Amino acid sequence: MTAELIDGKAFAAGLRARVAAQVPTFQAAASRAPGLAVVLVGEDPASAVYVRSKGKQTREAGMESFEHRLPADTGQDDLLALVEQLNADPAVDGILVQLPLPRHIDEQEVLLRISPDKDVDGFHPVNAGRLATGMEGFVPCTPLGCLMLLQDRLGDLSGLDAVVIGRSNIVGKPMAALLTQASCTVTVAHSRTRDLASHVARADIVVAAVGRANFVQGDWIKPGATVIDVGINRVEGKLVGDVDFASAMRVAGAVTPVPGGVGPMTIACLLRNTLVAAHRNAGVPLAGDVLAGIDRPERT
Ligand SMILES: Nc1nc2c(c(=O)[nH]1)N[C@@H](CN(C=O)c1ccc(C(=O)N[C@@H](CCC(=O)O)C(=O)O)cc1)CN2
Ligand SMILES: [Mg+2]
Repeated sequence: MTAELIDGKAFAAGLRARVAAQVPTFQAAASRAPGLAVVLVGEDPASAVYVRSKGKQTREAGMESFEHRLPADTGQDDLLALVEQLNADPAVDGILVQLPLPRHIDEQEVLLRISPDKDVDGFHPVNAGRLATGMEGFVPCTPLGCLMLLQDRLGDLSGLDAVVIGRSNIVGKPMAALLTQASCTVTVAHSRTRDLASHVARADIVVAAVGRANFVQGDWIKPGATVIDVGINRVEGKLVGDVDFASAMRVAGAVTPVPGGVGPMTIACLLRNTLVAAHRNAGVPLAGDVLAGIDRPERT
């Protein structure tokens, strides 16, 4: 058996096109374009690439991109002052501080300072709480992208067994919340989980977000399962995921490749969240299917 490849790159391109198609309607109603501010502190090469892509894709969608590149030795107070300035700027609908931040910066204090209504990354505890309680908010981009790929492939997820491997605030925890709201039976596994293979073996959906190259083995996977690989690991100059791709492809029903799977969905969902933020901040109702009910999940 050979699994299907889930083409996240193509899905992300389609989502970006749907977002871009809504921008002129917003612009006509609000007399301005949606605006996204991205803040990069320091020179981490991977972060610089992601921030460049965010700016480019924001502009290609017809939105305004405000890019702030600060030196690596920027002080906590200067960064907080910039966040406050962006919170107050009516042209800015979404604010994103690229992670990781340099070690001398208190990341939590910075994320707490972003207005929850402009928090298009969905990292503010207010948005985490909104997601956990089924209230309208912002959902972190990577798990949101994973959910979209899963719903596109499987349709209704209700009743399916899902295992999320990893419990980070950015991926694992929000992913588990989204799958719970989609009525999956969710197991959150992590570094202390005993007999991980037995949990994976029961799962119809496997989301791997552990940050360990080629960690999840094909012979753990239930035949036909859908495998979402969030990992981006550099091994000998090559990008590999958290799933051992070759062995997973022999057992699973579908697998996201690395690169070209989940990664491109992150920025596409960021543009989607920015469009949603713009409509909410300007009080303009959003038509069309970009919302897809994800920010207003059913409470059961
Ligand atoms: N403030 C944030 N910081 C970080 C986030 C985030 O969502 N918000 N996520 C990651 C980095 N990231 C976006 O910021 C990101 C990661 C990967 C990709 C992507 O398209 N990956 C490609 C491969 C790219 C490559 O060659 O390196 C793929 O998987 O196909 C986009 C965005 C951490 N920080
Ligand atoms: Mg972990």
